[in-house]
Amino acid sequence: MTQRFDVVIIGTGTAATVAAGRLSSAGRSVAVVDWRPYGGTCVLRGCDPKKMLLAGAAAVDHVRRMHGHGVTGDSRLAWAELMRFKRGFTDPVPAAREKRFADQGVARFHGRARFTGPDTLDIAGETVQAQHVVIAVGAEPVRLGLPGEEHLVDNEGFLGLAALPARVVLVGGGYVAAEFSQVASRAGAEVTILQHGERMLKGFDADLVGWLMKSFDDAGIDVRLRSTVQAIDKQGDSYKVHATRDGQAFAIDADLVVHAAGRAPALEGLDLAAAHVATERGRLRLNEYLQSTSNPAVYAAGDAAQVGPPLTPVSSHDAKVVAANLLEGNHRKPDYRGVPSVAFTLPPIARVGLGEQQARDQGLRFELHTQEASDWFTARQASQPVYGHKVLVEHGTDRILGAHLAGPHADEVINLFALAIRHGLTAQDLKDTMFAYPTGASDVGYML
Ligand SMILES: Cc1cc2nc3c(=O)[nH]c(=O)nc-3n(C[C@H](O)[C@H](O)[C@H](O)COP(=O)(O)OP(=O)(O)OC[C@H]3O[C@@H](n4cnc5c(N)ncnc54)[C@H](O)[C@@H]3O)c2cc1C
Ligand SMILES: NC(=O)c1ccc[n+]([C@@H]2O[C@H](COP(=O)([O-])OP(=O)(O)OC[C@H]3O[C@@H](n4cnc5c(N)ncnc54)[C@H](O)[C@@H]3O)[C@@H](O)[C@H]2O)c1
Repeated sequence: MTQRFDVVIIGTGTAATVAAGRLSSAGRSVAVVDWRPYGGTCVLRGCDPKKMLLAGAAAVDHVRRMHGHGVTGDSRLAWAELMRFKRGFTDPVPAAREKRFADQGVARFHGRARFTGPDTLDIAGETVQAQHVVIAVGAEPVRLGLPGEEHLVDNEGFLGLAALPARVVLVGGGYVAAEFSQVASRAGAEVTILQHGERMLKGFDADLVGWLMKSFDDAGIDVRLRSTVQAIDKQGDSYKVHATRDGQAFAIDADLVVHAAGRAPALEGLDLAAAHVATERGRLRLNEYLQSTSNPAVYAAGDAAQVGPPLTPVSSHDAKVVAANLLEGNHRKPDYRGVPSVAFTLPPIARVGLGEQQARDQGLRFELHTQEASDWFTARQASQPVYGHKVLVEHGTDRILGAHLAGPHADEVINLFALAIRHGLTAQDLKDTMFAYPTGASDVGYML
């Protein structure tokens, strides 16, 4: 028997949850479906569990930095206990999420959703039909096409490790490699990053990344740039990772090899062709209202849409846009001005708005306020050798075009610049604001 709804949402992550809440409270009949435990990437396999592990790593890091400044004694991570700490947060999520949907009157399906027609889906043998379908399936690690790729452990595997092996290799040099390497090294593993680009964290300011690399050195993380992984061989209980650098082959022995080489929309298996949902190079073709250009019954949000950067606040924003368009007809477009992004390294690095080169490419005229500021009080008080910023302020308008921070509190202070960019506050507005002292924010005036 076919079950019918106003809207079926594929996924139960951030995008799906926000959309389901808005649509059900407006009186629409809504169903959600997931083949994994309910909750999605951020809460179960991404942002939050990673931050739980980083809490331990940051504590160890801080104690070590304070050696010789009044703090003595060794500190180390007890991996199994840290994992229990993490699970204390993540384990209850699926049931709580399911209850939240139930309380909202949202129907729940478990299984892989697959289109069988423009507005129909098969879910584990059941047929579900809807006026509209929202694709909120998130992203999955990209296939690398390497021999031995099956030996790679993904973010879910790393964040669920019962024990941390002695030698860890991360393939890739973006967010995942930067963050996981910080955790693994503070937990005592020998860590190597194989990054095929010229530098780590290519989405962040190059000068600030340069300053940040000192913290990788200090943590003993072996960062190999311009290094492309070619194959992974299993040898008993361990692995040999074969790579090339500038045409030269080399190999590294590892007990764990982690996929940190990027993620792409999880569209495989949806049978989009059956619903006439067009794609282009692995991405959905969407109009400015996040609606499929080829099937008006279908919308998408979050990492599955990847119109904005694949980050949790963007998934939530997209979901609000899609819900508004479903409820009142197409009228709302996503607005990605001032989306901040943080890589939670130790210390963190953050960005919002335009990069220096982007601003130059757009022909904008701006004043560049930049300083390596490891001698400032904020850095010295935390015994943190990495601290610096780059802020772009437009000539004439005094608008903040972009802000780039590395060091203590960068993950929080970036939000003040996000607020300024999104709401058109000027550099003078920020300077005129009294921030509590001494906090990370109290440096903002000196960054302008
Ligand atoms: C390790 C890691 C750390 C991260 N840290 C941060 C961070 O600190 N800050 C930040 O902003 N972002 C972070 N991100 C990114 C963030 O997690 C994502 O942008 C966000 O979770 C995407 O939410 P979503 O709702 O679009 O998709 P998801 O949360 O991925 O939800 C998609 C859901 O759809 C389900 N699904 C997929 N296909 C099907 C199908 N065919 N049928 C049924 N169900 C299906 C999946 O099982 C999944 O539960 C991180 C990502 C990773 C991997
Ligand atoms: N703090 C956060 O907000 C956060 C944290 C983790 C993940 N995320 C999200 O998840 C997404 C995926 O993160 P990610 O770190 O996997 O991807 P990424 O896109 O940030 O970085 C992937 C890196 O891997 C490199 N690479 C690709 N193939 C390679 C190969 N064969 N050998 C060596 N290097 C290779 C690329 O040059 C790139 O620098 C991000 O785009 C981000 O949106 C966000």
